[in-house]
Order: sequence, then C-alpha cells, then structure tokens
Amino acid sequence: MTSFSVSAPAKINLFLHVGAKRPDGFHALQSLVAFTEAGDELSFAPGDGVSLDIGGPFGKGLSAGEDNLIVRAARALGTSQGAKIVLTKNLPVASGIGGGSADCAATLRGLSKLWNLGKDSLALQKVGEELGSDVPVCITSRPQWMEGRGEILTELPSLPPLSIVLVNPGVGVPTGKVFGALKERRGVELPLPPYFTGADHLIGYLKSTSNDLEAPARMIAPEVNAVLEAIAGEGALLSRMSGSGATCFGLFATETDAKAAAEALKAAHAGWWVMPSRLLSTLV
Ligand SMILES: C[C@](O)(CO)[C@H](O)COP(=O)(O)OP(=O)(O)OC[C@H]1O[C@@H](n2ccc(N)nc2=O)[C@H](O)[C@@H]1O
Ligand SMILES: Nc1ncnc2c1ncn2[C@@H]1O[C@H](COP(=O)(O)OP(=O)(O)OP(=O)(O)O)[C@@H](O)[C@H]1O
Repeated sequence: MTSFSVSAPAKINLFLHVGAKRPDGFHALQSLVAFTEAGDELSFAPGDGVSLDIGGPFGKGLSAGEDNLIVRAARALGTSQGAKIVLTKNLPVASGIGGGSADCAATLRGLSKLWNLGKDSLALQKVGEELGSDVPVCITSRPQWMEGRGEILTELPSLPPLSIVLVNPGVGVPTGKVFGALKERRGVELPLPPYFTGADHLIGYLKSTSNDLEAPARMIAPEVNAVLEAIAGEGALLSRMSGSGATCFGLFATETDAKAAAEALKAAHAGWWVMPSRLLSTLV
C-alpha cells in the first residue's frame, strides 16, 4: 500500500454540562459534539518501526516521542507492524478543540487501514477510551451526543448547516486544571436532543444550555473573556467556549458572514488564531 491521508477534524463541544466526579476521578458529562472542516492532517505509509514527523503551523515544540498521542495510539493497537506517519499540525495544542484526541483517533483509523486490522468504529472507540476521554467521539467525527466521561456515544442525525469561526488567544489551558477549578455545574439530566429542523432551532436549543467549564477557564485564562466578547461583537448567532478552552467559537448562518467576522477579528487581534470553517455533518 502506498501513502494515504486521513483528516483529524477539530472537535467542538456545542455545549458541555458537567455532573458529579466519578470514583475513577473523571466527571460525568453531557455534550453535543460536532466537528469542523478545519483540522489536522495525517499521512500514513508502510515503514520499519513506527516513526512520526511533525510539521505545520503548530508543530513546533510538540514532541514526536512516545508521549505523543499518535505514537500512543499506534502502540495501543498492539501489533509489531511499522508505519511512517506525518502530522501536519494546523490546530493549536491543548486548546479545547481536541487536537491531540483527533490525531489519536485519526491514527487508529489510519493504522487500522494500513495494517489491515479490520477494526470497525466501535472496536476503535474501545481502544481509544484508554487514551483520552475525547478520543472515542473523534473516531467517526460525526455529530454525537456524548455522555459518561466521553465513552457513551449516540450518533445524531445531520445537524443543520452552520458556519463557524474558531478563535484562540494563544494561551494553553490544561484540561485537568480547569475541571479542578469547577464550582458550579448544570448536571447530566438532559434527555437526548430533538431532531433539529433548522439553524434557528439548533441555536435556540443551544442557548438553553452552557459550557460549565467556561467559568473556571475564564478564571485561569482571563483572555477567554475578551475572545467571547469579540466574537459576540461580530454578530455571531452564538458565542461559546469549546471543551476546557481556551478556544472559543462563534456560529454564523453563512460562510460569507463567518469569513467577514474572521477577517475583522484577525485585523483587530494580531496575536490571536482565527479560523473560519464549517460544521461537518457527514463522515470524513
Ligand atoms: C473537556 C472535554 O474536552 C470535553 O469534550 C473532555 O472531557 C476532555 O477530554 P481529554 O482532553 O481527552 O481529557 P483526558 O486526557 O481524558 O483527561 C484530562 C483530565 O481532565 C479531567 N477530566 C477529563 C474528562 C472528564 N470527563 N472528567 C474529568 O475530570 C481529569 O482530571 C483528567 O485527568
Ligand atoms: N498529537 C498531539 N497533538 C496535540 N497535543 C498532543 C499530541 N500528542 C500529545 N499531546 C498532548 O496532549 C495534551 C492535550 O492536547 P489536546 O490538543 O488534545 O487538548 P485539548 O484541545 O485541550 O483537548 P480537549 O478538547 O479534549 O480538552 C497537550 O498537553 C499535548 O502536549
């Protein structure tokens, strides 16, 4: 087999409610998770041993050693076969949009194909569970209802088409620290979301929810306040933080609106990472 590419789309928690801390130290969650066209890219080719090369705008400083989630994913598959893996790191690291988890999931998909392991999504999600709470949801990169610590997944019908702008102020926030600073939480009592008949329906639903990690992340990284204010100021239908931050997002009805907002945000905040994109509603 020659080389092939696999996308690792950014994960967006459209909302994120947190419940009690479980005996294993993880919190119970409820989240509506979607993915964007924007993401990292990985390529896979046959090789001797497992090797990883990293490039791309956020590749600098990211270790390509045994602690990289890509190498950990390769080891977790438990075979002695080799692979030459190249990562183009387009997403900021430790930023709430699951970049590491998306890379990890894309590696499980890519190596399952390269090595002919014949593992379906469910089997890969099971392997991914051990590697991080966000890895299972990133296996299919389709809209999902996420519960448990992230391992209980219900696939949802396509979401209405929406454009999105991702904004990161350049501060990394460790996920564990944000959970540790959590004071108020909405709990995990919501029923499965309804079928969304259009963008207005989805936005209305999202407005009745929240990201419980936003308050603690604002304390740890006050830059999040400025980012959310700036996105709202560009007329987003909804502005919110994703995951444990610090990346925030704005939802827009059209690609033109999202691109215009992104240009304005870039012009006003030279140090911020600003990425216009679209929500994915089908398998990548
Ligand atoms: C916040 C989310 O991004 C929402 O999608 C995820 O729950 C985080 O997933 P992740 O980055 O894969 O996080 P993990 O590497 O599994 O966990 C990092 C740390 O976050 C805390 N953590 C994570 C997930 C969870 N359900 N409860 C937690 O309390 C734990 O302290 C854990 O040690
Ligand atoms: N391939 C990788 N890409 C990004 N981070 C990686 C990778 N491998 C290991 N890591 C480590 O994993 C940690 C979390 O990275 P990640 O980008 O998944 O966080 P996140 O976006 O905050 O995730 P979440 O939305 O799940 O909270 C970082 O501290 C980083 O050093």
